[in-house]
Amino acid sequence: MTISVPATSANLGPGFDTLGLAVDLRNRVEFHPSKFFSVSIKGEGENNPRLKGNNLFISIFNEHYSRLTKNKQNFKFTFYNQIPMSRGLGSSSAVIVSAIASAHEAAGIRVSKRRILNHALVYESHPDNITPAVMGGFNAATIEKNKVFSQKKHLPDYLKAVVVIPNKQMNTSKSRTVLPKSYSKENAVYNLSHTALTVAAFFNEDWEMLKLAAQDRFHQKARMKTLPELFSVQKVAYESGALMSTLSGSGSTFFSLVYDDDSAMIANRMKQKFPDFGVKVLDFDNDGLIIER
Ligand SMILES: Nc1ncnc2c1ncn2[C@@H]1O[C@H](COP(=O)(O)OP(=O)(O)OP(=O)(O)O)[C@@H](O)[C@H]1O
Ligand SMILES: N[C@@H](CCO)C(=O)O
Repeated sequence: MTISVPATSANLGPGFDTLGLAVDLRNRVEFHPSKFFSVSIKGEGENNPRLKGNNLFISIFNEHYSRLTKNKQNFKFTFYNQIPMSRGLGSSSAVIVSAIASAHEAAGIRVSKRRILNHALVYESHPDNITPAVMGGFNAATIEKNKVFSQKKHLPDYLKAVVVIPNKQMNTSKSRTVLPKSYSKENAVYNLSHTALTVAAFFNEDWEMLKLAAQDRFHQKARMKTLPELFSVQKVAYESGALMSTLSGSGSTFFSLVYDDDSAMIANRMKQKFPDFGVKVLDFDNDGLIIER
């Protein structure tokens, strides 16, 4: 069995803990029952000995597998990881979603994507990464009574993501500690109105509106100050024609949405200006979680 889940870019400027979209960079896991437990990792994390044992995937998988089957069974897992860890591209969401989906598949139980999403909320309390990880596309999401309610918009092929990935990791829980404890009414209204406009622009495909709409007063500045080159990344992105350019999740990656025709030029400019950072041009992903039986 093979399960794969895409990387995600959350917040998208003002939509803190609310908006996110999926990009075509996937973590894939293959597994089958085995006499002995084993983990093999290829790609991101392959040199990290901590991931060879009871990592986040394994603990969530075991929790769900034993809840569903009441059995103890060893599995051989092979992970093919493309999503860099703690860089704001939803690596934890991908792991959480794939572990829950894998446990259900291993137990022979078919569940809806919505059910998997609601289980994922137990491990990540904000829905902005887990929703596009499961559903694909652009999503606005909220939580009511421990359930995720969301709306999805397919993203067209003529748009691409240019992601600039610094070497520096930014752990999400640590990165949340630098945020203000409260916001003024003025700033709350600012983010509310800009989030509403961002959502409307995505659904109406008014891409030229995004630069204005995707401005934020809640989290980006405080986080970007911990890696000030990110201010220059955003400036170069906009000077080069990006339609929107925002801190991806809690950072450190910077996400730009661009027209396909501009993507190579913008990526090359980023590579020239920021030679120490990784730069990728990615398609958007409209599939989310994929289960291959
Ligand atoms: N491939 C993986 N295998 C096992 N655990 C992983 C893997 N990828 C990420 N994790 C776990 O998720 C943690 C990273 O989560 P964190 O929320 O800090 O980053 P992120 O999800 O990449 O960023 P963001 O939520 O801002 O998009 C890692 O420390 C590790 O515990
Ligand atoms: N909304 C989350 C995304 C990162 O997981 C945050 O900004 O902390």
